[in-house]
Formats: sequence, structure tokens, C-alpha cells
Amino acid sequence: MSDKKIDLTPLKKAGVPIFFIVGGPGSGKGTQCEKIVAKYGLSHLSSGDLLRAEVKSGSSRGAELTKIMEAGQLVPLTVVLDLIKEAMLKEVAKGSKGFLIDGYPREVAQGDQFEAEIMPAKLAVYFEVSEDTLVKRLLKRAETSGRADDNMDTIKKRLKTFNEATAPVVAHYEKKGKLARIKAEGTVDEIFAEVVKHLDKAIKA
Ligand SMILES: Nc1ncnc2c1ncn2[C@@H]1O[C@H](COP(=O)(O)OP(=O)(O)O)[C@@H](O)[C@H]1O
Ligand SMILES: Nc1ncnc2c1ncn2[C@H]1C[C@H](O)[C@@H](COP(=O)(O)OP(=O)(O)O)O1
Ligand SMILES: [Mg+2]
Repeated sequence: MSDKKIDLTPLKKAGVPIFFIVGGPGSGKGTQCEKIVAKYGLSHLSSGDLLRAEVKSGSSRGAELTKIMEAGQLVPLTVVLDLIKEAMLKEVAKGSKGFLIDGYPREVAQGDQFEAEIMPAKLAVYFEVSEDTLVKRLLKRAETSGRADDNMDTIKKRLKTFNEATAPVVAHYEKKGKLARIKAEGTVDEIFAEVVKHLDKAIKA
């Protein structure tokens, strides 16, 4: 996939708004994205979902990706970015009104490369949640998710990756004046009310 050049012309021409959705594992990114989709009709692309679909497809790189994800580490930048580009192009062909890029960027370089190659994001929405809450939510999610990475051992490694690689992403967009920091310990609806304030403002701007 990464050896073939992807033609991004239709995506650039569409010029639709792009929102990055950032937060620790279990911070509620997927939950809030569902609500955003229902209200704003944006296209929701989760990098983790795209990677899990790639694993399921039985492609040659699937086994390697599983190993990385079970170790709580980040998969190589080009793998994720190519999957996102392909998925965005499909959505644009269907007339997408804009994008929620969920779980991306997880390191500063991912955001920089995305914005250089595709288009600048309007805003990075960051869900701020304490580690205690993250762990509690993930262990609860583990009861039904069937996800190989929802176990205590991998959760610890994912938190370490978040603190080391993703926390700088938050600072990066804050410095650019493109960060919406949302305290995300409350109920799903309380958090969504905050999300709506930020999105309404960003979409109008
Ligand atoms: N505000 C909230 N309060 C309590 N539990 C939540 C809240 N938001 C999400 N959850 C639950 O926490 C878990 C992680 O949420 P999810 O949306 O999958 O997070 P992420 O995509 O950031 O990992 C899920 O089981 C979800 O139902
Ligand atoms: N942008 C990205 N870059 C590198 N690896 C990624 C990635 N997005 C997801 N992954 C890999 C590593 C993550 O631990 C794993 C699961 O991601 P996820 O589904 O977004 O988790 P969560 O929703 O719990 O935050 O997939
Ligand atoms: Mg998620």
C-alpha cells in the first residue's frame, strides 16, 4: 500500500473541514464521535478501527500490526496515514461534509505529515481524563469489546505510549492555537455539550 502513490486531488479539492480527535485510551473518543456524527453528519474515521479492519482482511502485514497493537505501541506512521488517505478518498467520493479523524495524531510527526500532505486540520479536540478513570473505563470495556489490547498489561503500555508520544501532540496544537481541551470525566451528554460549543465555533470560523 505504501509503495503506491495515492492521488489526493479529489480530497484537496473537496476542501471540507477536518477535526483531529485526541485523548488517552478510553477517554471517550469513539463515544463522542458517534454523537458528533449524529448531529453534524461528519465522516468518522478511527485509526484504530482502520487498523483492526486491515488485520481482519488477512493482509500480509496484519500479523505484524497485531503484535504492535498488543504491545501498546504505535504502528508505523506511513501505514496509518495511507489507511486514512484511502478511507478519506472513499468518503469524499460519497460527498463527505468533513472529517473526524479519531485516534490521530498519536505523535507530533503524524499530525505534521497529515497537514502537509492533505490539508491543515481546523481543530484538535482533546479529551482530558485522569489515568484512574481511563483504566476503569477500559477494564469495563474489556468485558464486551473483544479487543486484544483491552487487558491490564496492554493498558499500562498504552498509557505509557500516550504519555510519551501523544502528550506532546496536545502541546503542539495548543501552541498553534488549534486545541480544544475538554475535561472529559463527566457524563457522555455533559461532555458532548462542551464538544458542541467548540465545534460550532470552529465550523463558523
Ligand atoms: N463520559 C463517559 N463516562 C463513562 N464512561 C464512558 C464515557 N465515555 C465513554 N465511556 C466508556 O468508556 C469506554 C471507552 O470509551 P471509547 O469511546 O471506546 O474511548 P476511546 O475511543 O477514546 O478509547 C467505553 O466502554 C465507553 O462506553
Ligand atoms: N494514529 C495511530 N498511529 C499509530 N498507531 C495507532 C494509531 N491509531 C491506532 N493505533 C494503534 C495503536 C493503538 O494502541 C491501537 C488501538 O487504537 P484505538 O482503537 O484508537 O484505541 P482507543 O480507541 O482505545 O484509544 O491501534
Ligand atoms: Mg476508540
